[in-house]
Amino acid sequence: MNNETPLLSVTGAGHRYGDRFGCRDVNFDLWPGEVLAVVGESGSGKSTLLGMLSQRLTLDEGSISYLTTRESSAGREDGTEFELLDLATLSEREVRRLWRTEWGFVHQNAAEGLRMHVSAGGNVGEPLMANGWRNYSKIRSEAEMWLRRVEIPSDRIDDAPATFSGGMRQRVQIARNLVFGPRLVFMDEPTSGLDVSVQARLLDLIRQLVAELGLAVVIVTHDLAVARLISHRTLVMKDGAVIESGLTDRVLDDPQAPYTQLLVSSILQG
Ligand SMILES: Nc1ncnc2c1ncn2[C@@H]1O[C@H](COP(=O)(O)OP(=O)(O)OP(=O)(O)O)[C@@H](O)[C@H]1O
Repeated sequence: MNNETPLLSVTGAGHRYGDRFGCRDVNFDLWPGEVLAVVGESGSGKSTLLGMLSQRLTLDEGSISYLTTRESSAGREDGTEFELLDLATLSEREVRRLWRTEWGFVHQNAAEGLRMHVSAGGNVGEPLMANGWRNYSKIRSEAEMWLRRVEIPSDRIDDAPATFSGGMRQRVQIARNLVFGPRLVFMDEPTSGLDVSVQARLLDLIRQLVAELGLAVVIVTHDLAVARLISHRTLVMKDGAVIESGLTDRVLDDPQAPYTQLLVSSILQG
């Protein structure tokens, strides 16, 4: 079932603000290990879509299913079984389980994703504790390993993100979101607001980690270069609707919708 069923399957999904839709009629499948970029101008519905997928906003029409894994109590040799969840019907407890064990969220603003006055090591160790890790020295060494992996100097482990640069904060946020081994990570403009050179290094790091860990990612960006660099497929949004989707290279090299052509050509000229 796991090889034939997408991790996330979105059908006719929409979210309404009052009597207006923030996004509507969104359809796509996301497979394990696949990176999907959601691009479009400001107000096109990217954040609404991400909010809806990640259960922060209600699903007001359509459906979203997610293929969860559970430790098997009996039966299968690899100890894992798969179950298709209808996200609209999940209990709060089940949603919390997904956030603790299978889903990560990297925010544009690190302050939303980190505890700014807790040490970097503490920020990365917390999700392990939430997953039942109790041995302090093991938690610390795992956190240290992850901070090294995201290129935080080892002498900064006991410092709080409040004292870090923007790029370092994002790297700690990434470590905090990957340390527990999620399968699906949502990213909301993770590199915007940083200097261009810092952005490039961070993107490289994200790309490397995502490939190494085989993560599925939905990344929202207004920057087509970000989509080009890290995504396999791209959805282009305008006025709350998906107006084009396909393999990223195809969408960016041979855009079919006039709006995508405009977006691509404005980058080339810009
Ligand atoms: N809380 C809200 N209440 C009412 N309307 C909203 C709200 N949030 C967003 N919208 C509307 O929904 C539409 C999509 O907005 P959304 O924020 O998803 O776009 P976006 O592509 O993420 O834009 P940006 O890149 O600026 O974040 C817009 O018309 C916006 O005005």
